[in-house]
Amino acid sequence: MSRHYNSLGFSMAGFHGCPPGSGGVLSISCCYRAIDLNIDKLANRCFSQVNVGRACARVASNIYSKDLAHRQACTMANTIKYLGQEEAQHIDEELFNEYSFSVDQLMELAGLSCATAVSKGYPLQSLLKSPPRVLVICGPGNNGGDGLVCARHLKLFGYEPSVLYPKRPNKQLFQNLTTQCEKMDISFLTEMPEADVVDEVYNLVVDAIFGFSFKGAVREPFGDILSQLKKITVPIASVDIPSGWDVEKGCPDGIQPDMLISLTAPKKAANHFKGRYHFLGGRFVPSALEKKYQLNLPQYPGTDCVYQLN
Ligand SMILES: NC(=O)C1=CN([C@@H]2O[C@H](COP(=O)(O)OP(=O)(O)OC[C@H]3O[C@@H](n4cnc5c(N)ncnc54)[C@H](OP(=O)(O)O)[C@@H]3O)[C@@H](O)[C@H]2O)[C@@H](O)CC1
Ligand SMILES: [K+]
Repeated sequence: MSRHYNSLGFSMAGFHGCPPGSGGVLSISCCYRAIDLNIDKLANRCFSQVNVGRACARVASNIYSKDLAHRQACTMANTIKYLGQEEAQHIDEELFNEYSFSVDQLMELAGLSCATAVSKGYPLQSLLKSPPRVLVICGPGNNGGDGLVCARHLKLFGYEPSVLYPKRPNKQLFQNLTTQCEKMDISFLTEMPEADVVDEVYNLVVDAIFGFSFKGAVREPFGDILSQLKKITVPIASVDIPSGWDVEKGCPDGIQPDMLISLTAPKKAANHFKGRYHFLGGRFVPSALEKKYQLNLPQYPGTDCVYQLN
């Protein structure tokens, strides 16, 4: 029998056969066990029976992909490198200086990853409040820029984002991102709403306040904003690092996001993340750079721009 192995060495050729009279059911569990335990032995026993049909192959291969994705995610979460602050900054500089990316390019991909992760964790149909309002809070650095891009994509995905952008850098890039949002009817708030108002009006908050360049004690107006975020009950999705957390040590008393979208590679603070969803985004790392820093990034599925780590 000629065998065609996929990238994991699993024979797909054998999936044409299931035990006779099994109606597919037995063969599915047979194939599934073959996947989980001893692929060659069990699969051969299963496949040596007569050809029943391709449905079995499809179902078993679905089960296999889900199981595989889960196992890969578990393995990846253990081996992927968690970056310190300096290393994250070096990689950032190298992407711009050595690899000639522009900030706009990477920010667009980073923000798109964030909006995609949000739509996976909090699909429109799962939201409790209508319209599907999301509060996006943007800080003064590039993390804030990711937030503006994320807001724009969320709008395109059917959400109703509002942006709080209290400290705006005087740079063309951020002015452009702001204009793009305004032109897409994304409203800008003039002040941070109280925690109970956030809970009443919004389905979730995207935290794009600080990224990997955050240092020291939080300065205003962000201290007030973060203290409101500590009180809210709607989920927080943090971009790259939960804002206010030390980039390496985390912050036990800080905000506790439900989702973290690590960009490029997780930072050490992500070891302290206890929320439900940890996504990796920013699918733009050239393999030479990945090898140089031994990032051990997972294989993003298909054309996806995010990878769920847990
Ligand atoms: N290559 C990548 O991986 C990519 C990374 N990307 C993204 O960039 C992010 C890093 O961006 P970044 O370097 O601009 O830093 P970030 O943390 O957003 O802002 C720093 C500013 O915050 C402020 N500030 C600092 N400490 C403070 C404090 N205690 N209290 C109050 N304010 C404080 C201070 O501003 P200032 O007060 O000086 O005006 C400082 O300048 C990264 O996390 C990722 O999201 C993607 O866009 C693209 C690809
Ligand atoms: K953040």
